[in-house]
Amino acid sequence: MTTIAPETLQEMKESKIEATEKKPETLTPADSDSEELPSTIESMQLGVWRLLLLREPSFVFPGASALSRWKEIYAALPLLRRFCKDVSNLGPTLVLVFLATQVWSGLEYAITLALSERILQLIEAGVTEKNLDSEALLLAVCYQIFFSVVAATMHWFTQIIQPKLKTRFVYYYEKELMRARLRLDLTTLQENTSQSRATPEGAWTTFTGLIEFGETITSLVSQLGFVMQLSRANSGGPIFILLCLAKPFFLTFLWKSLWGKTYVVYANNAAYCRKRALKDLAMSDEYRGEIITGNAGDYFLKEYEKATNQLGDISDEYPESQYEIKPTPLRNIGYYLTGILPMMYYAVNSIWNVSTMSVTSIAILQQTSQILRYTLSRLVDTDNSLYRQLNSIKTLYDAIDIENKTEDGSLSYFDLEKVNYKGMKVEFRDVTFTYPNSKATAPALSNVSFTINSGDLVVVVGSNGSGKSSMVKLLTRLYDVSSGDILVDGRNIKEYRMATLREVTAILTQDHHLFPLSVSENIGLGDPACMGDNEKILEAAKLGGAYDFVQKFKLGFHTNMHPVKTAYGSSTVYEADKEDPMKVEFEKLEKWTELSGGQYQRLVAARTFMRLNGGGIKLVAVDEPSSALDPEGEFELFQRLRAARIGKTMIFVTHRFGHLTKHADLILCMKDGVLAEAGTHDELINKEGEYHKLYNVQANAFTTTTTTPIPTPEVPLINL
Ligand SMILES: Nc1ncnc2c1ncn2[C@@H]1O[C@H](COP(=O)(O)OP(=O)(O)OP(=O)(O)O)[C@@H](O)[C@H]1O
Repeated sequence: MTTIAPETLQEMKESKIEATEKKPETLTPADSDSEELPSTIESMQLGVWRLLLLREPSFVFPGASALSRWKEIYAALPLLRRFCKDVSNLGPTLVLVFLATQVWSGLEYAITLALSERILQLIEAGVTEKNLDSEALLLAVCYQIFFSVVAATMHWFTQIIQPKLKTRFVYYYEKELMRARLRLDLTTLQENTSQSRATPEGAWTTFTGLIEFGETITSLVSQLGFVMQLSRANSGGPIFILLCLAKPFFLTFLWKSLWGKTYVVYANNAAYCRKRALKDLAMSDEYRGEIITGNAGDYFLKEYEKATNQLGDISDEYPESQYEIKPTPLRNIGYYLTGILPMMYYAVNSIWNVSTMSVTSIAILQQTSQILRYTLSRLVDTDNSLYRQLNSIKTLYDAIDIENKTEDGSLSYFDLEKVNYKGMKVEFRDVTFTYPNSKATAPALSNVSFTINSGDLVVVVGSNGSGKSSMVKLLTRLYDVSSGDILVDGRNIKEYRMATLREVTAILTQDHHLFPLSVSENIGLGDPACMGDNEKILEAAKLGGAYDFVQKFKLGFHTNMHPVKTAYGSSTVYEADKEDPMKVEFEKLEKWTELSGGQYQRLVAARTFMRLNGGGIKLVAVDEPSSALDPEGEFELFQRLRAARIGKTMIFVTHRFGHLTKHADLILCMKDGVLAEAGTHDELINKEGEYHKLYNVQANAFTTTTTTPIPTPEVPLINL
């Protein structure tokens, strides 16, 4: 039994009193609201939401946004050229046909209108002048039929070609992004955001966005051409065009919406946030256990009611729709009136100019005005997004061309003048290391110096966060030192080509993961060259302690524990009872094989044994890989690792070092990023310092037999 020292009790008492006296620190939404915003951002309250909106000039001509950014657009042109070249390489014919369909799509409206106008004119002339030109009408109808067949065929082509092109496009960029990602070091990955923003689907959206821009321009030019030609024959062409523009202009400049704007929205209403938290916790399965055992259901319901009452009529409607609501109907009236302007113009015009007006022309112009309005609105939208498209091309190629921050060396480990048969020699010389982007005030390692001789077995001990794992990360060049040097076999670690260094290093850490692949691949990847060697895989599985439980899986070593989830069903399947046959089938699909934490670690260990058995390993670094293993499993794992020791330097980072330290040639004892002590077990025990303390804590856990009763705490229990 353990006893609590009186000093500890006093500390507990003081900390409890302090805790009751301290005012609870809360971050209310008001705290963040009251922070001053930069002048480029405006804020407004929409129901329960606070909207932060990037200010934009209040009046911009269509196309002006592109012009104002011409510099950036000009700078992006080489990338645009590269993008076009890459896309055309996916299949020049396919791309050309796709482009042709899009140009056609841009011309389609104008041609439809022209053909309809021709037929209606001929009919109108026939009716009013009683002299129908039937030959011309027949020809016009034939044109119309021919055009319809071509249009239908073009649409069919688009349906066939687009998915093909998209598949090639997405696979190409997916592969390029994967290639870039797979060669990326951790420092670059953590510092770079374009990597996560660039996606092949996003690239496709960019491509279709650019095509749409071209298509809209084609549409606009052809429709304007048609209207000009039509209205020249009638009166008031330019005025008519201006009136057609009224509605899109109104929509763009007076109909404020959040579409295409840069904004952030968050709920700053405390009652609403509480209501949502209470709803989420009641509806989620995650908290069921605590709610049932804590008998907390009624409390949550009452609190929910309280929050709802407090909220009253304050709207939680999407801020995007709240933003569009105005206090008066004036804007809606303006919207409707600008829509009928072209028609009103012709109505008024016909009073003075009856003879020059053709009913057909009016009808066609009316139809054209609507199409033109639609095209203009699209142009305004695509113009705004054009800059974004160019930007996303930049993001895409930034991600593909990304350079690693960690510079590779040129020396092959295998070209060393003297190959070290006993194992790798490692020296840390005054190493200080801070993680890139770290918010910590102190470095993870400070002025650490030590030497590990070839073939040594080293145990690294120390409390949580003392820098043990960081040392291993530096050794594998996942990161580079901030200052100081690491020497490997007498040469600076940075001189070596990383790939060759990693070839002779085997790492087993607490961070290792299983891949969504078969068990045999997961083990075989320890030595990819021997992936097909089943005997080696089985041997590694046995050494890692995974063989027995894998054998019990239905598919044994072929089991994919985490298959990619692709299955989904109609809503009726999700809503169905558990016994529903379709639901039963659905649940069976792509089911993950659950592993215990220890089984997981055994599989990861098997991968390391696969690597060790591959030969040529000079350094083994084992970082706390056994936290979930039972004591026997852990003991066996370390035994087997030690058995593979010949010709290798071995570094063990562990909290449970009792059975290891007696085999250690060197123990490094870390404390707060500093090497507190270094030496053998006996030396450090005799020193009676940090290691002695840590060792005793472990030893006492098993040997303390005192039956001294725990004294009653002096701290009074606080009634809450
Ligand atoms: N990826 C990271 N980014 C920023 N800081 C980190 C990162 N990993 C670790 N640290 C910080 O570096 C310090 C040393 O961490 P490290 O993981 O090396 O300690 P450790 O001794 O291995 O701890 P443990 O025994 O808990 O595994 C800690 O303060 C930790 O918060």
